[in-house]
Amino acid sequence: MKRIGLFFGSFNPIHTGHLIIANYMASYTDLHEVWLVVSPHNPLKKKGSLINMYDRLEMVNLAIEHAEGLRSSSVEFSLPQPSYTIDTLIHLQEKHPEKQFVLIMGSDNLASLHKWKNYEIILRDYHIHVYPRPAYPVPAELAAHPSVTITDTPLMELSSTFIRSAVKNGQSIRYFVPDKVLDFIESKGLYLH
Ligand SMILES: Nc1ncnc2c1ncn2[C@@H]1O[C@H](COP(=O)(O)OP(=O)(O)OP(=O)(O)O)[C@@H](O)[C@H]1O
Ligand SMILES: O=C(O)c1ccc[n+]([C@@H]2O[C@H](COP(=O)([O-])O)[C@@H](O)[C@H]2O)c1
Repeated sequence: MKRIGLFFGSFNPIHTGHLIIANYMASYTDLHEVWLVVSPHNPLKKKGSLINMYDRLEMVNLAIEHAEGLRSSSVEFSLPQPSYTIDTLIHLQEKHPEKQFVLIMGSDNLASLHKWKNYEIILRDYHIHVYPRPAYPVPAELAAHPSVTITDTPLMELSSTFIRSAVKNGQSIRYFVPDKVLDFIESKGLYLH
């Protein structure tokens, strides 16, 4: 059975930090593929600076164009919003009964998992690959949970918030995002306001 890692995110925009995680998970773990699932709207975030989902998806596609084992997914575009992960997981499992889906998550998201819709069902029915982020220790009871595997992923402390603010301030974001993503942001004048 093919094991697919689902890396959910707003990707507003995708950056090198995301890509390092996705590629590590696809190449150094038991996962066969990683799908970057673009979420139209995270239920715990305000829409504020969120640009439209099609531009975010396009940037993900540009970023992973030639990457082996990485795919984008727009499955949440046609599901109700905000985007509840459990609903997407159930939808994907029905659509692809031959695949086994595994969640990929940073320890920052794990720390707020108790606020997610039906998080007990997520933990009961799905495996989660967690990469530790320095400022967010993995809660002890979750580290010991049979559904949780802590990975040793190299990290780069970079965020989409930092990138949006740099663009707004006229600062360079070269190397923080792939060149094609940089060209896309510049050509469409994204994140200027
Ligand atoms: N530099 C990074 N290293 C590891 N994980 C990251 C990094 N940046 C984001 N992530 C994780 O990637 C997933 C998707 O992230 P998201 O699209 O929210 O990016 P972000 O940079 O955290 O965005 P924002 O700054 O807008 O909140 C989340 O699980 C988030 O924890
Ligand atoms: O299902 C939930 O209740 C839930 C609560 C918070 C976040 N999520 C999902 O977690 C993913 C990470 O979001 P983000 O904005 O940090 O990239 C994104 O796909 C959200 O839809 C899901």
